[in-house]
Amino acid sequence: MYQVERAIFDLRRGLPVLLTDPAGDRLVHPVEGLDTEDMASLLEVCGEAPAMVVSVHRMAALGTQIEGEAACLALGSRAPLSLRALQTLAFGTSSQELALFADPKEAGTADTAALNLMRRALLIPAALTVGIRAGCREKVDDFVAQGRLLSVSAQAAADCLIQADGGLVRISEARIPLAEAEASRFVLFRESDGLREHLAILIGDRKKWKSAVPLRLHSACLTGDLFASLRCDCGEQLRGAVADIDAQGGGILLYLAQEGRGIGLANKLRAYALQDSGFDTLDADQVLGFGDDERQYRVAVDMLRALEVDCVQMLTNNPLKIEALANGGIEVVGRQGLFGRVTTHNRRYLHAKAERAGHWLEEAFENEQSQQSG
Ligand SMILES: Nc1nc2c(ncn2[C@@H]2O[C@H](COP(=O)(O)OP(=O)(O)OP(=O)(O)O)[C@@H](O)[C@H]2O)c(=O)[nH]1
Ligand SMILES: [Zn+2]
Repeated sequence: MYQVERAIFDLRRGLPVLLTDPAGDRLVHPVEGLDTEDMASLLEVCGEAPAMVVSVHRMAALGTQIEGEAACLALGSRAPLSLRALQTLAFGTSSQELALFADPKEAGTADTAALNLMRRALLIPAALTVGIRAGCREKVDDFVAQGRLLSVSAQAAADCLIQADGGLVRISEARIPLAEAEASRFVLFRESDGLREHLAILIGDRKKWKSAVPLRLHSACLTGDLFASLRCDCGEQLRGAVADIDAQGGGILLYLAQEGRGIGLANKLRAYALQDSGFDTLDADQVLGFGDDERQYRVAVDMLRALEVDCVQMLTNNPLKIEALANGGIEVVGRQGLFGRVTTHNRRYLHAKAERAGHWLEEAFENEQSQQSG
């Protein structure tokens, strides 16, 4: 996986990567950060029609349902390409470009690889990809030999999401007294590829924990957790969970590096901007090419195993979290809801979670009504 990790860094820096594949090597560049110069150099080596890889979610936002995870769009067959057209196709809110510029075809291994690399790199999941013209092969190989271009096996890159959260390493720990739970200990875990770190906050005296350990899985939300953003309920849930766990005699809060339901902070801010123009929280993510919820909870299961916990009582309103732990072999014996305040800024977000993602939030809205009438 070493080359894959390096590829992720190159892509995040706005550099292209060569994906090697028996079906034909492809040069790949994220659409995010692409400029006219990058585009011209890629098209110069291009042997056949260039293509763009987008996700099934982006295709749905463009009004086309497809099977599988990725779609390969053959570009430029009907009209000349422009950077603006590529960007509109990748993350714009008008779907006209699809009809103008692109013919969808089935995605191959290199296409899936390109898409998975973008997602793991927390970039918008859309990439410009080109096959290499015979006359340019030598130049591309020279670039690889000189270390100016990174070459990665498409198969290894395609697998980067599956392997991403295996092999957690317990790195360091310390006692951190918290305002809501003085006897707290932070344990930091790092994913084996070094890209993400997650925290387990152990609250209270472990010897006194109930046999079904009170557990909160909390996905990072910088805006809510740290700055008390009113757009969501995360900050209040976080502090409320620490206090609740402490009041129940102790337990665990796993603070997971899954900002923005797994799409990353940069994309969450983009999604917020889209919400301000009328999209709800799920549709905004779809415009950017993401699914309703991109989080994977294997990392949480691995942390619980490392902490020797296999039976829990969860603090959550999210049915997916319970399902994911149960599928990972953790016994979930009960659930307790956890609510922040409903505000004018977060009401629409909470409604979308309840109505479209099946979160149990009735009590939050009951509290809102009683506060209003009281
Ligand atoms: N993409 C996106 N992410 C958001 C938005 N608002 C909040 N988030 C993220 O959603 C996640 C919320 O995580 P959690 O607090 O674990 O909440 P949850 O999935 O609602 O589940 P419970 O709180 O356990 O009921 C965090 O990663 C936030 O950064 C939004 O509008 N768009
Ligand atoms: Zn939040």
